[in-house]
Amino acid sequence: MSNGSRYRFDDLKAVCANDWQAYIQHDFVAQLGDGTLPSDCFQHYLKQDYLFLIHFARAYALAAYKSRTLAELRQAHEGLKAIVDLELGLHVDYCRKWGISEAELEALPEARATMAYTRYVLDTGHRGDLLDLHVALAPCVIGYGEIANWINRRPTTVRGGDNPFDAWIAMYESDEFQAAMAAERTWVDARLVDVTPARFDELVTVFRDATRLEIDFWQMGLERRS
Ligand SMILES: Cc1ncc(C[n+]2csc(CCO)c2C)c(N)n1
Repeated sequence: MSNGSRYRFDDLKAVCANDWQAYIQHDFVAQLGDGTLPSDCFQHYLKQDYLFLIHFARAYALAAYKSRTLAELRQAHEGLKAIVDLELGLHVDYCRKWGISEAELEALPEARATMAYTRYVLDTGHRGDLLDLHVALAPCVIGYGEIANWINRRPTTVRGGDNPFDAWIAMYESDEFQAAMAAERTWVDARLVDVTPARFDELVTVFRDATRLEIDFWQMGLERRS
């Protein structure tokens, strides 16, 4: 793209199209949609996702620290509140339904893929600005909404009581979640409008790295890797 171009979130996806597709259409996701994912793979994923969410909450706290305006501070605060007051509680309840107690969650050893991804996001936020941090978070926030929509478009997907993972899909297809995804996309779109090509290239690196780390997170679940 030439100088003076107005970049958008979709340009990040387009430049990283292969990695993005490998993330959204990962075997873990396909098997989850088909209801054929081995339950121990899903349980391993759920446990590591608890640790992921805790670090993700810290990333919103870092976004608060990196804020320059009241609007940015409020946005970070809302994200932190959503995870700490709502999503982590739901996650603990959901884990219990899968036979994973809160005590087990609290004592979990962290898998390397969890460490790599979460610390990458935090480091990117520390050394960069709020846009770097949001681009590092975008595969998570925007990707999971796309994943739910991709699952719903597949002919082999099973919904309802015959799919043990139906509640997981329902969470990410929900209007509330899709609205959060759209809001994040709008925020990133607005910030990308006036970045230079050199800055865009830096952000592409962050987006690609984070997308690859999401792929590794799925693979960790599939291989039950520690
Ligand atoms: C590895 C991994 N990546 C993304 C998500 C999805 N997710 C986690 S927090 C959040 C933002 C909403 O507050 C979203 C979409 C996940 N659960 N685990």
